Amino acid sequence: MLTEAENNKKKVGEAAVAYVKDGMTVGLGAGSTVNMMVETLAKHLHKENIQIHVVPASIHTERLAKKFGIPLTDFSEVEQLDLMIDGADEVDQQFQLLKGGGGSLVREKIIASAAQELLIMVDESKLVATLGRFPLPVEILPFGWELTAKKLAELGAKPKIRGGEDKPFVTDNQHYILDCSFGEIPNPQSLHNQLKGLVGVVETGLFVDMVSTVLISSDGEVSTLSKK
Ligand SMILES: O=C[C@H](O)[C@H](O)[C@H](O)COP(=O)(O)O
Repeated sequence: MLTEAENNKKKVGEAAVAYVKDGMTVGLGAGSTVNMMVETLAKHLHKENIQIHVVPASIHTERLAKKFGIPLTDFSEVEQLDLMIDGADEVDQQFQLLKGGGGSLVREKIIASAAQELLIMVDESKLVATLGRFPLPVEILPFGWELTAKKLAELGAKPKIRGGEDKPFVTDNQHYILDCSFGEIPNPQSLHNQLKGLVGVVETGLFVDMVSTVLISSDGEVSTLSKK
């Protein structure tokens, strides 16, 4: 028996796989919504007799795709993707995203930047007027992380090392993540630019002007918001 949250993830995943067509190269993000969607995608491919190739954004997503027999590819073979399907931690009214709660923001952003369309799956609770309720994940180099955290604090954040100082969480890229509460982020592009200007910052979880379509689940029903 699925919980309400799981059912919402299942339904939005079912809606997302309908965007996958024969011959596509598809990026798959990371996180619990994507995890649930991978099996649905495998069933969709089988049922519709569709052949695709997938670029996964995390080692975990890669393992899941392999488990369900979904063919993989990478940037040694493709330059452009038709579609990227991913989750998000927050979506604002301008379709700007805050991502990285699952720790895969760098690879997700690389894949999304190579995709013609980024399709985001969320439940209603992730829609916000302004980004920033969820602490912003910032991927950083482990070397000198304490100094990078101080620089982020000088920019107004309250940075916390993910996993704790004794055993920091390590990303698939062998980096650390600072979860940074900035309060409201009215101008995501400007904050992103400031953070990227700091030595030691690899990437931020702000995905600005990348999304065209957001699928939103609520009470098991899915609605679609598309950017004009
Ligand atoms: O790094 C992880 C990703 O950005 C996820 O897409 C995001 O955290 C949403 O994850 P979930 O589907 O588990 O809420």
